[in-house]
Amino acid sequence: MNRLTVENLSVSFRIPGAVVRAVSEASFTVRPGRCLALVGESGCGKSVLAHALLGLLPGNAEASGSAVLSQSGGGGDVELIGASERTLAGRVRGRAIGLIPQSPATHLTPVRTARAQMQEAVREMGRPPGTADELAEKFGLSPADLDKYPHELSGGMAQRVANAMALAGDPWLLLADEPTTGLDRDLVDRAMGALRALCDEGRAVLLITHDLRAAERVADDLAVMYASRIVELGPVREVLDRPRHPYSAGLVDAQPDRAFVPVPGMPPELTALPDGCAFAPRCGHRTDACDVRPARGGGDGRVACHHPLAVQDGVQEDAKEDSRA
Ligand SMILES: Nc1ncnc2c1ncn2[C@@H]1O[C@H](COP(=O)(O)OP(=O)(O)OP(=O)(O)O)[C@@H](O)[C@H]1O
Ligand code: NI
Repeated sequence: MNRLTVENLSVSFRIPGAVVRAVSEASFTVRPGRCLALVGESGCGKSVLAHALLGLLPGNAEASGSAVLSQSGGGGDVELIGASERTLAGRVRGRAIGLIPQSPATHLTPVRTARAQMQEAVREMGRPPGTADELAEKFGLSPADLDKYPHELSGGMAQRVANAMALAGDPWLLLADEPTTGLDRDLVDRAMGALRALCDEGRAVLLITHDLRAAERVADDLAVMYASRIVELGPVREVLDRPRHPYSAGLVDAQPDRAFVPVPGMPPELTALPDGCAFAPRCGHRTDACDVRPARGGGDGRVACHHPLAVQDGVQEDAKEDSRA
């Protein structure tokens, strides 16, 4: 079966006089039929992680670790980190991994109709011309819609064109980085429904968002990222209902439909990450142990914390035990 396995993926940027640690030792897998949502505050490294997978990092970036696309059915295995542009362009982008862009309207070329752009995308992927019509139909786009120029499309329509184009090369994995930026609630819900449908037809989805409600709607698994690191990863209901990392708990509590209380303080600069837990300065459970960086442990490999919140008889308590760091 197809699978994306990311292990200890780190990305840093060299800038004058400093190093930005944008992604630290990320590990997760994405499988067909499942949606993994990666959530976290602005600037925590979500997009950089996505760009690393697509080989789209700028020249001042350095990536280490591994991200392997294991592919049955002739695709073969591909190590994405350090892959050549030839491999990435010829075998990965659009073919194995489809990209659902952040703002479809601006992603489309303004001077050509939706049809022309869809047909070109299909042609580039070496698929029969009729594929464009099939994809249009799949996403409920009429021939009249396809005759429109991007500025004539509504936000929802542009979204559907973008989804259709992402499928031009029939990728088994879809990567959506903030696909609902600027959309109202109704359109967000519809876009999430479309993503879920893609999952249910057997594609894998990696959704990047800071919209916890959207993640809840579509994802099977949730990875919570804080200051470049995935601090908690687990089934979406477990993470949202029984968060074990104090930051995840804070993020959940910050939601309008929950306590609506923001986590006090600010995240650290990624140029000056502490040796220990990056959340410790904001954490109400801090102990001396937190000066040592916690690996993801907590018994089930789910949470990177020296004193994960425990669930006992439905009540969360401070477990006061070190994770298997
Ligand atoms: N080319 C670059 N050179 C130096 N630093 C960079 C570069 N690109 C990104 N960064 C830094 O990497 C960090 C992570 O950025 P990233 O775009 O991944 O955040 P994000 O989690 O996607 O945020 P948002 O939710 O706002 O999209 C930020 O501190 C950003 O300033
Ligand atoms: Ni981003």
